[in-house]
Amino acid sequence: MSVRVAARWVVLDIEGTLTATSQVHVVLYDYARPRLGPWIDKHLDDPVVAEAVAQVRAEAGLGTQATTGEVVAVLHGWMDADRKATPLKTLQGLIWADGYARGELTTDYFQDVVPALRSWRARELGLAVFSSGSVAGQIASFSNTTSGDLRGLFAHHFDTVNAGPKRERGSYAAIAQRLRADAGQIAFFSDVPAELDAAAAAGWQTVGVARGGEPFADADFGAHPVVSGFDQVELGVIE
Ligand SMILES: CSCCC(=O)C(=O)COP(=O)(O)O
Ligand SMILES: [Mg+2]
Repeated sequence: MSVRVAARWVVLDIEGTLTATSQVHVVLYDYARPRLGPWIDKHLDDPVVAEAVAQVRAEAGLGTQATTGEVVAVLHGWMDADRKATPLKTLQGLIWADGYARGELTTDYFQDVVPALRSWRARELGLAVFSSGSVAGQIASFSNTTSGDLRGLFAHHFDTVNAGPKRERGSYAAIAQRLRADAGQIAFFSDVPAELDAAAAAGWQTVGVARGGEPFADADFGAHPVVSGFDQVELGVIE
């Protein structure tokens, strides 16, 4: 069964919606894990890294003099618990951007994703991403994919820094403002019902993505229309 949506903007979650959760939790997390400590030690004079480390120390209740080893132990614990804390996402994003630039990382999408994104874009729909992954990490992840460099498909990238937490209504209101769009002209696709609830509370259209084998495949999506792939979406364009 297909779901019909008419929109000007399509905003997309990444993990569980565009890529398998394992692409993030296994491929990307495993890449970041052993590199966090060396990256922090090498880039402590980078204000972005220094600020992220300070945030980890503060959020974890470590003293201001906590060692890199203590900071990394917290970061590993957050990854194991899949806690999408902003300083973790900042540091991961820098490491992943380096990995993609070196050609050591390649993103693989669900098979229905790239054809749908290309056809929506060809019909002048605006595409944007809203992910817990940092903007730097997002852009890098689209640069080297099994379908080539897809960065040109997306007009905007949003994360927990420039928009806010994904389960809060205000983040979606902020994104709508940045897109200069009426809330009702934006369609959000995500595998996480709580994210869809927040988007709907901001007046957005929502589509749940329940893909077989993914963590939220059997979740209760309430009143949100649900698809198991983008080939079930009939997207009309609001001029
Ligand atoms: C290269 S972006 C990695 C995505 C990521 O780190 C993540 O936590 C995904 O979260 P999402 O909000 O897209 O489900
Ligand atoms: Mg997701």
